[in-house]
Amino acid sequence: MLCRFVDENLIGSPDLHLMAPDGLKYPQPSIMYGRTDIVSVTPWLAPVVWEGTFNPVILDSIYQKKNISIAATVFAVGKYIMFLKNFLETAEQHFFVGFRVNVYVFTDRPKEVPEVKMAAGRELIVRSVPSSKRWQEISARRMELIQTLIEETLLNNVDYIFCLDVDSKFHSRWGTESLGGLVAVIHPGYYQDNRDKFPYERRPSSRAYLAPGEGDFYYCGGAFGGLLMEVHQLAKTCHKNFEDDAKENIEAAWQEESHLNRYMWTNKPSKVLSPEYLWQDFKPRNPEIHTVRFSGVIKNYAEVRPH
Ligand SMILES: CC(=O)N[C@H]1[C@@H](OP(=O)(O)OP(=O)(O)OC[C@H]2O[C@@H](n3ccc(=O)[nH]c3=O)[C@H](O)[C@@H]2O)O[C@H](CO)[C@H](O)[C@@H]1O
Ligand SMILES: [Mn+2]
Repeated sequence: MLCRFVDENLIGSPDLHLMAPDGLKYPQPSIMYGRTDIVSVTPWLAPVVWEGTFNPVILDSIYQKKNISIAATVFAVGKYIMFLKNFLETAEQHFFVGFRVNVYVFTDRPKEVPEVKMAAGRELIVRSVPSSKRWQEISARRMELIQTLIEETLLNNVDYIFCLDVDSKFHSRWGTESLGGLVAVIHPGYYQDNRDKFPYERRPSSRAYLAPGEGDFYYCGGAFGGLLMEVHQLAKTCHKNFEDDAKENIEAAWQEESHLNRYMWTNKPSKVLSPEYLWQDFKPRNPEIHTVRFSGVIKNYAEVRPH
């Protein structure tokens, strides 16, 4: 048995030493043939995950052996509670099925959290947060709450975390192929555009500032994740920069999404998820999108956001 020679610490570490079980059979991989309509690696050699670039059977068997556990955070403040049922029900069908998952719901309406039947090893945890008058504030406060959740609750309990928008639902698999150190999702609205069209924060006085000629991709604020300590670093930095900006009366163009994009410019994601991982229901599906895994539902902003 080869495994006798592998250090236990190596196997125990979620992102190191990918060990497949004996006897697994699957189609032969190729470095010659594959998808040619998309790019599946960044210039710093991080994979870009698209349908057809990975084998879920291999990946699941590797991570099953490691017995990983995953936390997901979702905020449902004010009327956004209406999106929660659909989000949770579809997560049960598609999000890390067969793995240990804890979903943390942050809401000001804990009594309205729907009853959703969760599979064994999966749990729903509700956290109360105050309501807010400005939607910008709700969206921006997420980084702070994620930071504290990691520090106070998740440390030593969880391997990976994903932070997701609630006004969305799963349509097909989102699983172990998405795991990595720091994981960013390409925003569906800008991936065909020149970087000068990206809605980065353009005022040098903001800590989210990106200059012309800077920025790799436009990543979305509605989904990101990775290893616990990587996401902690991200959340802590974005929260601090947001607060320091606020003291100087500046709010970045797209709040924490702008700070996240600034962070990812310096701290390159080790895995990038294609727009399959956050599409938008109002957008017709482009030909390179073979499967929509998670997408934002159509909503009437005037109806759901506080004014
Ligand atoms: C696809 C994507 O990346 N969307 C981003 C985008 O548009 P969105 O238009 O998708 O933002 P949004 O209205 O969904 O707000 C972001 C999230 O904040 C929470 N929320 C918001 C308002 C509210 O009253 N109650 C509540 O709970 C909820 O979890 C929601 O999903 O711009 C926002 C601006 O900051 C965030 O960066 C979003 O992540
Ligand atoms: Mn959203």
